[in-house]
Amino acid sequence: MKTVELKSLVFRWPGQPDPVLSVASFDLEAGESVFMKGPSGSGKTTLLSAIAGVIDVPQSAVRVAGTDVGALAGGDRDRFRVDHLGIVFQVFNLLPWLSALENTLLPCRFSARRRNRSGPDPKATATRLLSELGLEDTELINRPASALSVGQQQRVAAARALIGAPEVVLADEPTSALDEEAKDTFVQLLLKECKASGASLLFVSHDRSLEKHFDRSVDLPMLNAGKT
Ligand SMILES: Nc1ncnc2c1ncn2[C@@H]1O[C@H](COP(=O)(O)OP(=O)(O)OP(=O)(O)O)[C@@H](O)[C@H]1O
Repeated sequence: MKTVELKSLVFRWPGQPDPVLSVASFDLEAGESVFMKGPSGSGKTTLLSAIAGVIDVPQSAVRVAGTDVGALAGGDRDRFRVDHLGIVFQVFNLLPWLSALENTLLPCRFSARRRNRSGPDPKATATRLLSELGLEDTELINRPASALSVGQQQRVAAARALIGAPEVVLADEPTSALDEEAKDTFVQLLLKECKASGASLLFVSHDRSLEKHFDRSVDLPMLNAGKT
């Protein structure tokens, strides 16, 4: 089953002469993990934003979990995003005054679907996810996010993306603040959790050493040129 389907997706930022995205066709299967690469400025973050419905895309160009993202109105798009997508972006967007545990539970607060898919006790699920990502200390997970290291915040952002089994997880340079060993562990945990829940993972990174962990890799400039 396809979780993401892109067809004739052309996107141009206002004021730019050329489209940054020109993708004839690209799909993600349920449970598949894809490493996306390309030089700085090639449009990787823009592509994730298109899939997440953060930017306006034409109708019929982007389908996620069977829904035409470009056909959704603003508010519906926000609801759709929290129901079906887990997002770990460069800026983690944790709420600094909430604890690591409360931040992880945010999707369950905003989405009944995510709450229902978090098991009988979402708090226990959040605690398990944090623990599997290496944050098992009770004091630490009850601390405000602002009092965590950047690497710890990255792991909270991953737990928040995974809770409630969204169909698609989008990750944009999520390992940039981690050392070599922590990077590999983080990626393997993210992959394991996505496989366990059947989520597709689209992972953007400049770090080619991580590529080997993924089912497939895609070079965005090649995809834009119609060469994959
Ligand atoms: N909000 C915006 N308004 C106008 N242009 C933008 C905007 N965001 C990105 N761009 C432009 O779109 C192009 C692609 O940017 P994008 O951030 O998607 O690239 P990237 O491949 O993710 O880069 P990096 O690897 O440096 O994060 C760049 O030329 C950038 O300047």
